[in-house]
Amino acid sequence: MGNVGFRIKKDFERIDPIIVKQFRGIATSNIGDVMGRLWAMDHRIKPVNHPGIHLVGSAFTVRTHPSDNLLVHKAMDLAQPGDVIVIDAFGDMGNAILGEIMCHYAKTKGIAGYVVDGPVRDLDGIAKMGFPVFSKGGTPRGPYKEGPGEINTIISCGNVPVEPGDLIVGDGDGVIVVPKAEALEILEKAKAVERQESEIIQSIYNGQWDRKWVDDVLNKKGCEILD
Ligand SMILES: O=C([O-])CC(=O)C(=O)O
Ligand SMILES: [Mg+2]
Repeated sequence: MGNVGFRIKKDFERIDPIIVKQFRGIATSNIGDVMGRLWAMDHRIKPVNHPGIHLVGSAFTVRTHPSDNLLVHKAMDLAQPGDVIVIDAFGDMGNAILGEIMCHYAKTKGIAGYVVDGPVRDLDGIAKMGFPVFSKGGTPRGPYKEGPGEINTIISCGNVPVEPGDLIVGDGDGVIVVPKAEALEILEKAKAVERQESEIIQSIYNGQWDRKWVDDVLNKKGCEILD
């Protein structure tokens, strides 16, 4: 891998699909909370189609020149079913990095979805597809197809580092990255948070939610409470 800035690594190690599958349905907020609240992408990267969409898969990374998608077209041919194509376009909003044709092709290949640090286009067409696309927004201005770029090197997407094979989870809140070496540990912790949160919600409706901790913190911090 000598040609820094214009190079392709075809494959990488993926997380066990049994672990990946178990992240489906777990809220990104709960996953983020068990990782120090530090692994969520920039809030502007949001689902462009429908807010109920849930994206889970292994990161297939692309770094591209902000106005170009040659390497994204190559990524679609190399990615495996279940991969999420995660694209570092430097957050630049000048040119769309992909559009509906690329979504139809990715869908037929079993690719799980796209995450783009930049804009996409053909939003109306993509909205009808039910194929998960997360981006910073849309523009009709199209991409060039010249390069340069890199496939499957470490990238930054929405201010978070992403390595090929890291776990990507996306929902209405945005996108979270789970480092692949810690995926099983994070899964167990996030499941525990899901259980705790549903217990809290149940206790609210039972009238039994213990609110004592609020006053405990206020007292500890020295807050003055006036009548
Ligand atoms: O021109 C492109 O490469 C992107 C695009 O609009 C599409 O995929 O429909
Ligand atoms: Mg198009």
